[in-house]
Amino acid sequence: MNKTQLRRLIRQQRRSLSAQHRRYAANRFANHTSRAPELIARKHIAVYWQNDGEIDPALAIEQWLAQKKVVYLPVLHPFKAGHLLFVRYQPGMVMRHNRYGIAEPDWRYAARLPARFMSAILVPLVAFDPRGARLGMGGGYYDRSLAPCRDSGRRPLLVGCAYEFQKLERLPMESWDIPMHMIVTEDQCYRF
Ligand SMILES: Nc1nc2c(c(=O)[nH]1)N(C=O)[C@@H](CNc1ccc(C(=O)N[C@@H](CCC(=O)O)C(=O)O)cc1)CN2
Ligand SMILES: Nc1ncnc2c1ncn2[C@@H]1O[C@H](COP(=O)(O)OP(=O)(O)OP(=O)(O)O)[C@@H](O)[C@H]1O
Repeated sequence: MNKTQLRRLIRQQRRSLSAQHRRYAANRFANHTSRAPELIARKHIAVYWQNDGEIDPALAIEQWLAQKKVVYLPVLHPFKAGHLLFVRYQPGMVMRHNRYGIAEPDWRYAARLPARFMSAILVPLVAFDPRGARLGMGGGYYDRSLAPCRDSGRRPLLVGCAYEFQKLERLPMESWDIPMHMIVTEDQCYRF
């Protein structure tokens, strides 16, 4: 199966999970992220707004806000095609839908920072493998935006987020893929 076919299959399976399993998984996911020692001292956390059946980090976001962490969401870069900016999220703020229909904060009205200024980035993914390889939606947005973090000394902690069923035996690794430090699912935290 090629990457396109693999994406289609997993995305379809992800959208068809039951509401009950989604709730269960979102709860467990929030427990893992709030307990992971690697995340406790990190203040500036980029995460994502659930889309296309992804594991929902909304509960985790609530917990971080209650702990006075600063939460950011990805926004398609207004000038640099194919790149992301991270914009500060606060509950109740006006959100807009980007060209893929994903809600994002309006970058004109909130603090915005490139990836390297985050202390941790929770990265959505379509599939992962036990080596920490990640397959995304195929736009290359995260690969491009995280590339400057790869060799920098103060790189943010990169945490992939997925349902357990998204773990595959082995994914092809491309030269531009940025390996994750951790992957969190409803079942466990994988560390690489
Ligand atoms: N929740 C969430 N937000 C995110 C991402 C993500 O994976 N999840 N992204 C991670 O990169 C960025 C958006 N990247 C995306 C890349 C492709 C498609 C997509 O649905 N492509 C369609 C066809 C493309 C089109 O309509 O032009 C498809 O594959 O069917 C969606 C988002 C930024 N925000
Ligand atoms: N650092 C980079 N600079 C320029 N192009 C890149 C970079 N990283 C990835 N790309 C391009 O992005 C495209 C998508 O890559 P790939 O199929 O690996 O996506 P993906 O892992 O699903 O991405 P993502 O989740 O980041 O959207 C590829 O065509 C690749 O050439």
